[in-house]
Amino acid sequence: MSLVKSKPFTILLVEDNAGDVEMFLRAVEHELPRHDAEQVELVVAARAEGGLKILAERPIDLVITDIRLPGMSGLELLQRIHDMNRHIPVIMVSWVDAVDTAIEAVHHGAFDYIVKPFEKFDLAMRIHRAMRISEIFAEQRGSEVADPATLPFRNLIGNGPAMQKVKAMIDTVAKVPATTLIIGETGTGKELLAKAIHERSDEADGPFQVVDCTTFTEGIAESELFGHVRGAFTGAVSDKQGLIELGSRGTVFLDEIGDLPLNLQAKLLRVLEEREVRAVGSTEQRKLAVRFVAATNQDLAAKVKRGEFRKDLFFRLNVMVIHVPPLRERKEDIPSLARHFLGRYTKEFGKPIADILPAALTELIAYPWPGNVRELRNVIERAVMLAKQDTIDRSQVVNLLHADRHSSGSIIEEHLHLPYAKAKEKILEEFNRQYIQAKLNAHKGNVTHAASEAGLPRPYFHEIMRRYLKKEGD
Ligand SMILES: Nc1ncnc2c1ncn2[C@@H]1O[C@H](COP(=O)(O)OP(=O)(O)OP(=O)(O)O)[C@@H](O)[C@H]1O
Repeated sequence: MSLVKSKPFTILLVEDNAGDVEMFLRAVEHELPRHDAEQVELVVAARAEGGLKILAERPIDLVITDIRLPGMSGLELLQRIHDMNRHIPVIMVSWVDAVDTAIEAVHHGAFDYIVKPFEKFDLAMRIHRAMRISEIFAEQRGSEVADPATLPFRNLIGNGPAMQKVKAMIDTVAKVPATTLIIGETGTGKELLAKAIHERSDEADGPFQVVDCTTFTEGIAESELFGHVRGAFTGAVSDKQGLIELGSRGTVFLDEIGDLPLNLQAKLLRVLEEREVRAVGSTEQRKLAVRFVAATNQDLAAKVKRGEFRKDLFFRLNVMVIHVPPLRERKEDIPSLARHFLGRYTKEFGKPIADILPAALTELIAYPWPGNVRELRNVIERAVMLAKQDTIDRSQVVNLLHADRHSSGSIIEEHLHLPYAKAKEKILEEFNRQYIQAKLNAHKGNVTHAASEAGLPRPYFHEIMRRYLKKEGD
């Protein structure tokens, strides 16, 4: 898909304050990344009435309007624009004291809002996202196909308002050939969401290739990602496809994109923009048909400001964004998730456990879940494993939620029936799982802080997480 347009992208700015107009001009001129041939034109009107006149006379791709204007207000203008053409994205601008009105406007169909006083980076980021999204949807409208009947979300449990929003976003992004960024704390289900996007997209019949960006150090990593040709370096005895090409005609899931080393970020950006990949040691650029979904639990904008993440890659990724709220902010999903995992583990362990008692559910709902859905899954798994009755009751749940306070004697007793080697393996596994979970809990799921307190490099900590907190077949 080429996003390069021959006609300029035209932004209508409705703003009566000359200083703010100047600020916009500077942000657009100096901060906004754009394709080589792309031109951005800014048309300014001081009043809503003037803005409407311009809209009637010429094509406008994006409107940015102050909420407070002399004469017709920004909100009325939003309404009038939507009456004319509901596809034009409108960004509302307000002072902090009017931010409620701006949020209200978003509920009524505004695309986004910006709060004064502006920060150049934030301003450019929001304008850029609106530009790219309006292009993506314009292209999609050009080749509109009948909407397929909505598939049910088989594996994605939770139907509260937050998850419904997430599911609606999944359906939106799956229909357009754009890179998606999923942002959420560890264990919120980002990989599961990425799979759901893949399954609902045109690439569903192709592979779903996971690329764990925490495992790349500079150097050899480039060939792992992009492949190499025979003789490219010592040990390259034959041509080898990279992880990205292995996702051809399917989806490449870039997990923990925030951890990708800077040199690879530059190369990945080229791949995302050119849709071509060049193997190490090769001069040939190979065309690539791949959907990219990236995920992070880090604040990428903050990383950009610290010089740890490339601004151009951030802008490129920060277009189709899905925020997955932490489990503590969608507690309404806890009962259905808990029962889902109960079903899974009773089958796996062959134990006929009928239900989780209401008092036990109350405990589960009250707990803050710093490890999110993954931690809930692990608690239910252990509850089923240890259960001696046909229901899970409150005391079992309370014990498990505070497992880190258990004496080490009990864990040994639990495994005494096993031969030495097996018992050691199981206890070590349990230690790793509890240790990592407790460290994550203590840092509200922040992997960087948890790893630092554990005295482990972040990639190594992450590797232990993958091994002991994640499971095969997830
Ligand atoms: N909504 C959900 N319904 C069912 N299972 C879920 C849901 N969300 C997460 N899970 C399960 O929780 C576990 C963790 O999910 P996943 O690995 O997708 O999280 P993540 O956000 O990618 O984590 P990390 O940031 O640590 O890589 C998996 O077992 C996944 O199947």
